[in-house]
Amino acid sequence: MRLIPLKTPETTAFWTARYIVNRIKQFKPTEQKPFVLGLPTGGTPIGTYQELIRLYKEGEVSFKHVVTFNMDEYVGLPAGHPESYRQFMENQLFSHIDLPAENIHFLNGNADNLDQECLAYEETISSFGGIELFLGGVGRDGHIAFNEPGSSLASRSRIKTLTEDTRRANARFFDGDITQVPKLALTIGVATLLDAREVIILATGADKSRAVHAAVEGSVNHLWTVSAMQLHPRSILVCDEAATMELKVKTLRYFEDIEAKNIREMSRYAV
Ligand SMILES: O=P(O)(O)OC[C@H]1O[C@](O)(CO)[C@@H](O)[C@@H]1O
Repeated sequence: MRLIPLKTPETTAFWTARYIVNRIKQFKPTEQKPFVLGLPTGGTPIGTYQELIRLYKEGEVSFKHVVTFNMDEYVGLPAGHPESYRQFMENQLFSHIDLPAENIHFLNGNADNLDQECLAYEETISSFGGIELFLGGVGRDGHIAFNEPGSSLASRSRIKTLTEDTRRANARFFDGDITQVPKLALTIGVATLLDAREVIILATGADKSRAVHAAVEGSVNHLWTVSAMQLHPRSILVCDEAATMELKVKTLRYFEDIEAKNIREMSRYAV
């Protein structure tokens, strides 16, 4: 696993957006061979999405031949609800770039048969030859997508009950009212994420520091599903300074040393 320890949330966004754009450009996607990108919601990736929009507007990248799969979706929020993840993506990214509507994929939290919906999602991912790059965030309890503590590391897309902690954290998007936060969600599984050819997880802020410690210094275990990154041959954890607070000095120094070039380049953009 690579750990990119940067200074601020802004520099993590800057680095990650450029990394994604470079990957898309190197891939040279076409209609027949699109670049398949997995995407998260939450507060953390918003800065990255703003940078991607900026790079698109500057003509650096096109999303015409990109296909997206989002990680998760609440169960039961009406279509178009401002806090549905689909609407979130529309507002934060999709409506600002040239990604064709038919290339966007979501788990439908209002499907009649939710189990069938999850099976079909996995099949659709496979039909595109799998995901090239999956971007994710991490919950403060270490969940990736909605794979809450105790989720099987072999899990696939399915319905999950959200923990009280996650619902409390997400209440900030629902006028601070936890009773409005759905109790269930559809999510890709840990194994779905590990199947991607590359995984990038973003962690910013001190309340993610225990999750970062579990991911980097902990053992692989189902209580901190982010630790499954250790099983992936190409995974990158991008952190700001606050998120690395629980790491040992020795661990942090090691990654600062091997990522010195990236850190130096990004320090120009630190605010
Ligand atoms: O970026 P945030 O808002 O802290 O959310 C972190 C994580 O929580 C989720 O939104 C689900 O609670 C994940 O999809 C996300 O990665």
